[in-house]
Parts: sequence; C-alpha cells; structure tokens
Amino acid sequence: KKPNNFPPGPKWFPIIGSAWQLHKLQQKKSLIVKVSEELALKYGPLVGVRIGCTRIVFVYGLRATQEFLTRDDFIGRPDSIFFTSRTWGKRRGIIFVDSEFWREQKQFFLKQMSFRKENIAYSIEKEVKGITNNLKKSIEDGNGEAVFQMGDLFGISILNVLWTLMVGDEYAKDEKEMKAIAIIVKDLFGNSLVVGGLFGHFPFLRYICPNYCGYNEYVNINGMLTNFIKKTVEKMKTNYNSNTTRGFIDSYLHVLNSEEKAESFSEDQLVAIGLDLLFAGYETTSKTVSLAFLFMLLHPDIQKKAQDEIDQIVGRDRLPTLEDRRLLHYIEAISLETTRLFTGHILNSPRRAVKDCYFNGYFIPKGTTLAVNFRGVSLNTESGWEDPKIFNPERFIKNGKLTIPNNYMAFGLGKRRCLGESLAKAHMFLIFASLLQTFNFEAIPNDPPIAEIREAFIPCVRPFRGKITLR
Ligand code: HEM
Repeated sequence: KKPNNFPPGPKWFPIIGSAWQLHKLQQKKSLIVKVSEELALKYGPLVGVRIGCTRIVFVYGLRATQEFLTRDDFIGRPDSIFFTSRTWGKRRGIIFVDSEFWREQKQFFLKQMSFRKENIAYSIEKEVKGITNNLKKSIEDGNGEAVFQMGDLFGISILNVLWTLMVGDEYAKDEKEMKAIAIIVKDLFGNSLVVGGLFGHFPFLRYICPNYCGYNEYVNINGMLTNFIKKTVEKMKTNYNSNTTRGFIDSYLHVLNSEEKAESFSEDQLVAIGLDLLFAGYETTSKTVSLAFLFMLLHPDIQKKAQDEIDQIVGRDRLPTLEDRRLLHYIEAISLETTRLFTGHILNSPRRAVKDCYFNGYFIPKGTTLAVNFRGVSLNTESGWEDPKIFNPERFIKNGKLTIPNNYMAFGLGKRRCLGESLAKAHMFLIFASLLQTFNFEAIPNDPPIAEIREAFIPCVRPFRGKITLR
C-alpha cells in the first residue's frame, strides 16, 4: 500500500505496483531515464513508484538532486538480491554496502589511493606512452595514416591501470587475460539495470524463470570475475612479504594479517572491492574517453584549440605529465564537458533511506530506494546550462581560468561521491593531452561518427572510426 504523503506517481496495483505503467511508458520512450523524465514533467521533482516489492523514488532537477545526494538520510544503498547475489549472498564491496562497514572500507581504500598517488601517476603515464607508441607504429606501417575503431583504442590501457592499482606494477599482466576481463565487464553492464534488475524487484522470479529474468547470466558473469580476482589474490599470497606492498591487494593482506583489524575486513571483502573497481571504473572511463574523441572528430576547431594550448604550455619536445594538469585548462575543460554529457544520460546513485524522513514535503519511509535522473541535472536549461546538449568546453572557462560550477555533478556529491574521480580525471587528462600533442584525429569522409548518445546503464555511442595522422 502506498504510504500517506508518499511522492506522487502512477497508480500502484496489487503485487506488480506500477510496473505495468512503467513498462508501457518504456515501450514508448525506450529507456528508463526518459521514462523517469516524462514522469517528472508530469508529477514533479520526486516521483514515487513501486516495482514488485520495491518502493522507488526518482529524483529530478538541480535543487532536489543536490539535497538528495548530500543528505545523510539517503546515505544507504538498496539491499536486494541483485546486489548480494554477485557476492555470495552477502553485502560486500564498497558500492553496494552502507553503514559503518561502508565507511571503514571506503576510507581505507581512499587512504591507500592517496599513499599510492605516485605509483598511480607512473602507471597512467606508462600506459599512455604505450598507446602513443603503438599508434605511431601503426601510422608508420600505414604510410602516414591509420584508421581505427576509436572505441577499441583505450579500453585495455584503462583496465591495466585499474589492475595495476590492485596488484602493483611488477605483477605480469597477461594481455589475453585482460581482454577476457574487458569482455566480461562489458557483458555485466549489458545485463545490469541500475535500480536492481528484474529479479531484484521480483525475487521469486529466480526460482520460476532464472534464465528469462536475467538471474543465471548475472550470477555467472559475476562468478567469472570474482573467480579471476580470487585466483589472483591466492597467487599473490604465495609470494606475499609483509615488508613489501606491491598494490592494494598487499595493503589489504597486511591488514588481514594484523591483530587489530576491524570486523569489516575479510578476504571475501577484498575480492568484492576488486569486483567493484572493475565494475565502476572500467566502462565509465573508457566510454567517456572514446566520447571525447568522437567530439574531437566532429569539432576540428575545438581539437585545434586544445592542440594550441598544449603547444604553448608543454611544447612538442616532451610528453605532457600529470603535473601539467594545473595549466592545461582547456584540456581539463574538455574532460569536464564530456563527463557532463556522459552522466547526463544515466539514472544513477541508487540510495536507500536509512530512516523515515521528509523530502520536498513528502514522506519517505525508511528502506525506500531512491535514484537520480542525471538528465535533470546535466542536460537541462533549468539546471543552469545554456544549450545543454551542445558540446562546448568553453562553458568551464571563465576569464581564462578553469571554473567548475555548482551544477556540475558528474561524479556525484557528498559522502558517497565517486571514489575513482581523481583517478578517472587524471587518466582522461593524460590520454587527451598526450594524444592531441602527437596526432591529428579526423572523421572518415562518408562515415562520420553519430553524436547521438544512447542511454543505458553506461551510456554509449555507435561504434565509430577515426583517421589518425602524425601532427
Ligand atoms: C568517467 C568516469 C566515472 C564517472 C563519470 C563516475 C561516476 C560515479 C557516480 C555518479 C557515482 C555515484 C555516487 C553516488 O551514489 O552518489 C560513482 C560512484 C562510485 N565510483 Fe565512479 N565514476 C567514474 C569512474 C570511476 C573509477 C575509475 C572508479 C574506480 C577506481 C570508480 C569507483 C566508484 C565507486 C567505488 C563508487 C561508489 C562510491 C560509494 O558508494 O561510496 N568510479 N561514480
């Protein structure tokens, strides 16, 4: 039954709730972000629905989103078998846990990231150098030009950086294995729905039709990834040395081997953190980077402006480094603008109300799931963006200086803000700066990329090719 004063929305029917109306709308609008936007236009910034046994509130618009993301009342994560079936029936990892358990684990991870800042910078620089050299070689072999599927250029290097963060630089990475992981993570996204998958809302479906409702595939894909990470942890344990820290796995093993470790630390939890990093860090970063290059193909003037900035500040005699980030404002603005447009196409930040509370005058009972429709924040004039659908890095430059306005929230806000933000931004920066310093990127005549971003769990564009030449 709908609680009194719950946010307005489509009618709730017994058992299915509003699932039928959402399904009908989805047939019309095709995607859940558009469905939720249409509902917001009809009912307001908070829309209350029920899917199966889950009460869900969609949050839309700048003011409501800012309040939602930063209020401690909404700091929990939904608890359904969608989130537990990936980790042996228990809530594990960082993304889908909450309370003290989440706080301890997130804090530990962030501390390790900050200790390992230099190693991370080194590994990003090494990967970007690798891409640059490979491209140079392909251009040489291709008599001065190379044509590439742009989406395939960066994935493995992004995965390598995430993996190096876990295992360290000395650990030999098997390229075949990395490619296999990339495919598994991609499948995982193809199979995921942000607020919890069909079987998450109707748990009994996994007994009746485990294939149809996506349960079997979801559990299998997660199982492949967790097995891979588990095997790696086992391998690293065989030559573990308490005086050496190769990567995050060793830092975590140090804690597991210490007397005074908190209860939230366990080997399962270590594996689940690895799963979260691949899940949250890989497709997001690689899709954003390829989107930025799509914009470079479509806007040669912006590409030229970025190259001029690099020439002026770094020159051509040395490769850019992360130190240059403070001065390359236009490159940084390209990254901000791309992430704004990217997240503008997702429903994200699934949260759970941790106590009964009021939001925008409506009653939100403890346990309700809430999620943000980022279209309402990033792609809306009412949220303060002029021509929001146009790619325009200049919007982040005021009086020649990089300026990040309050309505930019591509990495979330508050305590549950993205844990990989600095890593993703550093990585994106160095890829743009290094590649634009060395190469020109052009659209293929008669086969230009299509700028339409497809909304999905992770937004994407149609695969596109680019012609690459030396500058
Ligand atoms: C362009 C790249 C990325 C974008 C746009 C992005 C965006 C986001 C957003 C919007 C959230 C949700 C915050 C919330 O619930 O309010 C999030 C959470 C998270 N992200 Fe990212 N992210 C990116 C890259 C990464 C990377 C590289 C990593 C890992 C190294 C990562 C790890 C995480 C984790 C673990 C969380 C959950 C944090 C928590 O629940 O406390 N992300 N990210």
